[in-house]
Amino acid sequence: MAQPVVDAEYLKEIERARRDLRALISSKNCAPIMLRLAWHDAGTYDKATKTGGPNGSIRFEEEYSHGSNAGLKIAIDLLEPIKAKHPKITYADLYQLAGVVAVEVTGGPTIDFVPGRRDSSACPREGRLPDAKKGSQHLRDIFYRMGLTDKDIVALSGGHTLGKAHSERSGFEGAWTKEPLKFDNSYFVELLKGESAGLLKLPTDKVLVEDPAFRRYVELYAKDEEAFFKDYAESHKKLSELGFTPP
Ligand code: HEM
Ligand SMILES: N=NC(=O)c1ccncc1
Repeated sequence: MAQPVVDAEYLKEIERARRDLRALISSKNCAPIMLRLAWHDAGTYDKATKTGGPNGSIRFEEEYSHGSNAGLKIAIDLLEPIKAKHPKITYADLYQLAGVVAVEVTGGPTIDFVPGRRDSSACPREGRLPDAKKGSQHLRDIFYRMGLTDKDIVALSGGHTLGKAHSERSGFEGAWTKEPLKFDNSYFVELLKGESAGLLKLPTDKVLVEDPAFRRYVELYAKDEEAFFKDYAESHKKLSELGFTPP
């Protein structure tokens, strides 16, 4: 699909949609699944082939039916009325805007959002997102393929400050933090505590404290929420713009 023309009208439409997204996400308490949708649309990017990435392709059954995307049709369906109200906005931009608003309305950092992503109907094959049961080499393989770094891996994993796992979707169950609708650094505080009754730690969460190169960021973010917010905002913007050259 063609890249949208980001003129004054498009920018106004983005701000109208941002307001609608704030209302939807606040009223439905759906910030976690909206953040997961934005990350799953963007996280398929392959820098070597310049394929995948934040292009709206997750809206197709071919992609949202992947095992790793279980449950995300809920978010896709919740966004359809906003897409219908703002038809000029691409799905690619809408999904990334929803992710940015989800972080903002739950108390997280403001993330710079540059519109202009084009939609694609090319769905990547399953397997580009990380497998929660694997270790640090797998995490690096997946995120380095996107063009991201160790710091990005740890900062972005902080997205698990929101929401929970659902056994019927991923086989895992439970929240990572005591306040799953509050975007803060508690994910890192809990990681350093070790096992906490009732809180989830995926195998891939655990490697963030076992691998020394990751651990240094976990320790920083656990003690300095502002440092986490600054790095998270930078990494989230990078993720949301993989393969996208702002006009
Ligand atoms: C580092 C590798 C990652 C792995 C292996 C991973 C794995 C998972 C798994 C297994 C779930 C549970 C899904 C379910 O049962 O509903 C989940 C949920 C979630 N993930 Fe990740 N994730 C990773 C990175 C990220 C990133 C980078 C973000 C966002 C910046 C993110 C945001 C979320 C959110 C918000 C939820 C909760 C969704 C809800 O409450 O419905 N994750 N993740
Ligand atoms: N945030 N990541 C996920 O939700 C996920 C990633 C890979 N497999 C299942 C779920």
